[in-house]
Amino acid sequence: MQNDKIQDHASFNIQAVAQEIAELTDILNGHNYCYYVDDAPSIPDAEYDRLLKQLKVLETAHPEYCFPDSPTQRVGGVALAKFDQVVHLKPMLSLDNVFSDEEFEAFYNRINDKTDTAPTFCCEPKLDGLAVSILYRDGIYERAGTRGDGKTGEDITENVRTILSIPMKLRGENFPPLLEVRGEVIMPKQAFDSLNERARAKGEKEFVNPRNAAAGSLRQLDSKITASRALGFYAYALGVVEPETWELADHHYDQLMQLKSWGFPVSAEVKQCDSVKDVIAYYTDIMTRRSSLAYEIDGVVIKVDNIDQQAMLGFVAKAPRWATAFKFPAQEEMTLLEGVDFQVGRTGAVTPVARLKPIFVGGVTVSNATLHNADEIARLGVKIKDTVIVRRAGDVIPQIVAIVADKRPDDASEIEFPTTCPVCDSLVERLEGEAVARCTGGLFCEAQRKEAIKHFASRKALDIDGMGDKVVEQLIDKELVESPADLFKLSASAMTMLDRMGLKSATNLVKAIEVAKQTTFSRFLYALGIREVGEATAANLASYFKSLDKLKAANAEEFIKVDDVGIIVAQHLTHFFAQEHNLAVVDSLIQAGVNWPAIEEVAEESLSLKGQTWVLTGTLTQLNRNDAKAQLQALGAKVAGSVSKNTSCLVAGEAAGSKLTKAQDLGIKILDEEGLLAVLAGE
Ligand SMILES: NC(=O)c1ccc[n+]([C@@H]2O[C@H](COP(=O)([O-])OP(=O)(O)OC[C@H]3O[C@@H](n4cnc5c(N)ncnc54)[C@H](O)[C@@H]3O)[C@@H](O)[C@H]2O)c1
Ligand SMILES: [Zn+2]
Repeated sequence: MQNDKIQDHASFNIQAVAQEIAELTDILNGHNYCYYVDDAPSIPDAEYDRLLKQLKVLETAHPEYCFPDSPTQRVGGVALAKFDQVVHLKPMLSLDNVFSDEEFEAFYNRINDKTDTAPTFCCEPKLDGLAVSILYRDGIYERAGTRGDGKTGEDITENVRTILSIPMKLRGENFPPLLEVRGEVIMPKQAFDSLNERARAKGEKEFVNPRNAAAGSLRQLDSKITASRALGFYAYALGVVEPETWELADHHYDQLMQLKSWGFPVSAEVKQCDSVKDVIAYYTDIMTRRSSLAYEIDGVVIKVDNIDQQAMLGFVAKAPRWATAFKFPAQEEMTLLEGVDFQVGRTGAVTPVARLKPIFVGGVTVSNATLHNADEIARLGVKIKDTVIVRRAGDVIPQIVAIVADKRPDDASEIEFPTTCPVCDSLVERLEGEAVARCTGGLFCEAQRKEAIKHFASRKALDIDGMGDKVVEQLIDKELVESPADLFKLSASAMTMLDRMGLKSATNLVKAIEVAKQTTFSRFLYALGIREVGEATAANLASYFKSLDKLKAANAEEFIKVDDVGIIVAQHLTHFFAQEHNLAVVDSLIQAGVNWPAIEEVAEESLSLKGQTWVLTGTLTQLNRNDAKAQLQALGAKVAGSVSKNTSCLVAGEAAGSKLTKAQDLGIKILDEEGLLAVLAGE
């Protein structure tokens, strides 16, 4: 009875194992299809590798349940029927993997046990592209094929012809009458980025990574498409050579150098290493330089250098015994998106940030990743509770690169953008044609406070002497200032609380603040930090409206009448003045004593420089450039940035350069600073 039970239990277990093997085989073959046929992986490689390892372990314990179509037994990939087929003269295999120093040492020991003399190695970057076989007869390019299932690949002769670094005719001497070269077709990172940029602009599907982009570009029926894709190639092995007696170098490294002499690109990172220690140093060195390489690599390949030893070691199911891929830690992993938080940046940009189930990727634990903006969310098609692929490469901040579509639960929910600022509750607006949503709180929004006050005090705004970024940051951190009006209430003794601020400098700063109260209307408008209202627009607004009350009462229609103000800026202005709390900030500034000389109502016609275009160049010593500009504008002139035949007058300060020469060439009137001062004084 007791025995029966154990028997039952055991057979139940065996059944469960058989079923698990069947399931894993199915799942992995499904992923293989997406990866090798569609060039669009459905899960990160790390996840694929884990599932494959799981299957290997089960198959090793129960070889009787291993399916003939198991991904452990076959080289991944198939040759698509839409291409002509090439039958490889010698199978194209895969590589076994190691993931740690210990695993590499185990690989070394396995080999060392079998060889008479200690093996030495040829180490190469593991290029992340796709393998191709290229045939040359009498030194002339004849045919190229993909790896396919290892035995049969796709005929991509015409496509490979478009890759400029692949020779159509061999150089040098001593190449065999029949030569098969094997290597990797890759897409350099830069080409990949611009390809995806173009795809994004056209609303087309982007490639997930350079490997898939290279594969997708090469496996095209129309070779013109391939030609447009900037692919690269590196040779990494000899294939078939005929006659077989042809004399070749007896070490793999030297064979690579032979390939190089015949005109093939060979990676400059290829290196011979004699010991485990050297190999590990090579691996570590390349890993630290990984992000600065022009192409993507996912590890290094370590090959026994001596060709005789290679032959003696031979092959296992689908890979040579004499080589292994020493892989880098994964840069892509998958995890759950648990929620989305919205952060308000210093310029009011509202950024969605994904809250992730913590995941170890690219050497760190990642628990959130930016989703950038609504467009990015739409592009990814991501929802809350989706399983997402997170990528962290080098020092680059973690990114969500894709979702795993078939892992979406029924209760996944849309990501909703907030309509009001999570920090200050002001309206969030997203203007048409803009990707970014922004808090309209401006001066009022705590998240924007430091930037807003730095801007308020800056040279072109209220120009508070001595109120640098560091001072502003401390004033806010120490809660001495909340809104710009608070600046005018600061006492010298309070300011001595700041770092490196003695009583003397504090007193000077208080004086500077007092002086800054006297400003101009246009500086005041600029200081408010209304979006896209730069100093020129502020000056135009000031001379158009002349008084704050009139400006506050204006609507978009009226704003548009002002020079340089378009629909967008008009919207920013109306939004700004529609918010009660912004009006409160403006009022409190006026109450604090900020003032400016009234702009007289001058009949437009009587402006002395009406209709003229002036250009300022060189260094002015008595006036600052912005004030000069504002004063010229107040007299009705337009102030332009470059000299043309329409320029009325050029003001050339000290060390004026090309603009001065141009004005001289065009015979345009030129004034020095004294001359300008005279004009401004009405002389
Ligand atoms: N995400 C997925 O769904 C999915 C599915 C299938 C496979 N994969 C990934 O693909 C990989 C397995 O694919 P594989 O069997 O083609 O093996 P592989 O890509 O890991 O290794 C073999 C290949 O390495 C390439 N290679 C690059 N540099 C080389 C060099 N210097 N010398 C020799 N070969 C070099 C060759 O193209 C060769 O075919 C794994 O990383 C796996 O995670 C992922
Ligand atoms: Zn806000």
